[in-house]
Amino acid sequence: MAGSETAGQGVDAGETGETLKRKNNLVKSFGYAASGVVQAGSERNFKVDVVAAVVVFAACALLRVPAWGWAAVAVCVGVQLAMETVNTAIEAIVDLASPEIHPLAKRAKDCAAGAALITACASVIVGLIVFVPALFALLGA
Ligand SMILES: Nc1ncnc2c1ncn2[C@@H]1O[C@H](COP(=O)(O)OP(=O)(O)OP(=O)(O)O)[C@@H](O)[C@H]1O
Repeated sequence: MAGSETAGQGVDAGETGETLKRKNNLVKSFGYAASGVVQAGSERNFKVDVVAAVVVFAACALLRVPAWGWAAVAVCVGVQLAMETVNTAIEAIVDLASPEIHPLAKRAKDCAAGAALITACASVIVGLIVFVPALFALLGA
């Protein structure tokens, strides 16, 4: 019953059962989300992106990229990993809905992959804007 579970150890006396339930749901939903990232992380493209992220962050440190450059790179890495995760989700939905060959299944998977390609291309442009001046600055110093 809501309200009767508030006397447990380590539980704030003001918390109702409903509040605790919401907290548990929040913890659980973070767990499911983390599990989703781990599942997407087993995909080849996600692993390639993680390696690329490590390389570009190392380059940021080596080339003494300014704070705005680190921020731009961090946004690109986050967007790309999120895109790979969404792509993995769409692939799973398509495989569930259409295990057989279908033009719409092809369209959905190709478009999902295309979205990840677009963000990857944008990341390359951002990388050029961040790293080319940083490289010249370092060589000129
Ligand atoms: N059910 C289907 N019907 C029609 N075409 C499909 C179907 N499943 C996959 N395809 C085609 O095969 C391509 C590869 O699909 P697949 O499921 O192997 O993804 P993938 O390229 O392995 O993705 P990733 O490399 O990100 O894991 C799709 O982009 C699509 O063109």
